[in-house]
Amino acid sequence: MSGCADITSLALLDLFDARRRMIAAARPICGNEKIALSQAAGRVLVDKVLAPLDIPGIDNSAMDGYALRLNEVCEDGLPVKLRVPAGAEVLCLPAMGCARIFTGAPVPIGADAVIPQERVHLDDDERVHIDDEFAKGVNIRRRGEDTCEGDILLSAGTRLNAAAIALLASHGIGEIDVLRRLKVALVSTGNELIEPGTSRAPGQVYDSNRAMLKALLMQSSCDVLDLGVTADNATELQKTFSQARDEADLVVCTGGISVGEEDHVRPVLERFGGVSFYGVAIKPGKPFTLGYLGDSLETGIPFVGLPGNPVASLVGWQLLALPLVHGCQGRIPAELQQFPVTAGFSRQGPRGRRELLRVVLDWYSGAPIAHLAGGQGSHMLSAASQSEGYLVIEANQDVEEGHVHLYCPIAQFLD
Ligand SMILES: Nc1nc2c(c(=O)[nH]1)N[C@H]1C(S)=C(S)[C@@H](COP(=O)(O)OP(=O)(O)OC[C@H]3O[C@@H](n4cnc5c(N)ncnc54)[C@H](O)[C@@H]3O)O[C@H]1N2
Ligand code: MOO
Repeated sequence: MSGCADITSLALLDLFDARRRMIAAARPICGNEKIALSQAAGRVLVDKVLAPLDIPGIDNSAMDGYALRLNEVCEDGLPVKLRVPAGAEVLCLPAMGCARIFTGAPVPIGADAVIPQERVHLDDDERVHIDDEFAKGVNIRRRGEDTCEGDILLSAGTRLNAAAIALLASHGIGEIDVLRRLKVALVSTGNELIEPGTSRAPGQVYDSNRAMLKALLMQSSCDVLDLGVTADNATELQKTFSQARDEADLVVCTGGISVGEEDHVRPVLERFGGVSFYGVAIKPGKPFTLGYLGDSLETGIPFVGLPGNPVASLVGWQLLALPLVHGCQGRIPAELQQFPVTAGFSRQGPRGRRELLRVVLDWYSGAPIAHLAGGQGSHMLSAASQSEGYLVIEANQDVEEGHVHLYCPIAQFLD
């Protein structure tokens, strides 16, 4: 028998307390590298970036049309005296004339408006007549109106998404200092586990958690140290954990974390480090564990113990492991995003834990209605693979069709 206390006899931690403890456990890793902007998607900025330039760099046109001085507009129309395509030099607008201009082209000095071509007509002498009233400055994008030299473009700890990369590129920045990748050791435990792509004997189970977690770690820009499958055996686990401790910044382990005598993760963890907390009041994901390898959580390597049941593993990763990963990556962990959504079904609620039902949203009536994405067992990946989010059912509450519950979109975990 394992010497660990039964999870059912322990007070389970509230989800939000557990998240706070995950965030508190994060220590940002040290070590930077300078990389090409083209390689920087998903990486985290070491320092804030100041704008080296004004953007736009010059006053330029927002429309294809005609640049002119509004106070020169008259019944006779204005002759076209210049043609200014994008990339042209900055010219001066001659008196009593206008410029044919194109989107992005420099507005000639003296012009105070750009009139879109569909709001003018040309007479037989090719003079431009304006069909409406226009205000000064219309359709002129002013120098520095987006960002001025010296402005903070992005702050330290920003994860570079496509828009952030475009912002840096727009300032001519071709290389950037980012934090090195977080190195995460990934371990599956279980005698029943085999590799996808091999043939399955009765009782064997394909290791889907490691495939899933590898994808999730890569999505989070981590460097994955894949330590494969370790048998349900304390000696083997001990060997794997000591390699993980020596080579990685963080350990993510799935399976073997529950209370049976075949579950060796916690006893081994307690011998080679310690358990910071065990058990969270969520369904699925109850046996989620935060521990460490080494002397303490402060000085050792954080250890995330995810349950073996695949959906429990996924939910534990998204709700609890991810804030720790983000903190170790130097990011500021985001609040959990939840908003009210109406349930389109009735169902008996969870006892003693918050339940995260895998749902899809139906938008046909205007406001979203949540429907179950399929079977809700923590071993059922089919619904998890279809679902767009979780309908969060408070402990000891039932779901009634038409009633409102909080909804937690999965898209927030992809950033
Ligand atoms: N007596 C109790 N039994 C269980 C409790 C409990 O409180 N008392 N908790 C249950 C809950 S909740 C969960 S979740 C599971 C978690 O168990 P473990 O983390 O110890 O996971 P295993 O026992 O190793 O495996 C559970 C299940 O998942 C399959 N599995 C494991 N690893 C993988 C993998 N890498 N890929 C795919 N599938 C995997 C495994 O074959 C089992 O079917 O414990 C309950 N039991
Ligand atoms: O909490 Mo377990 O994670 O229900 O399957």
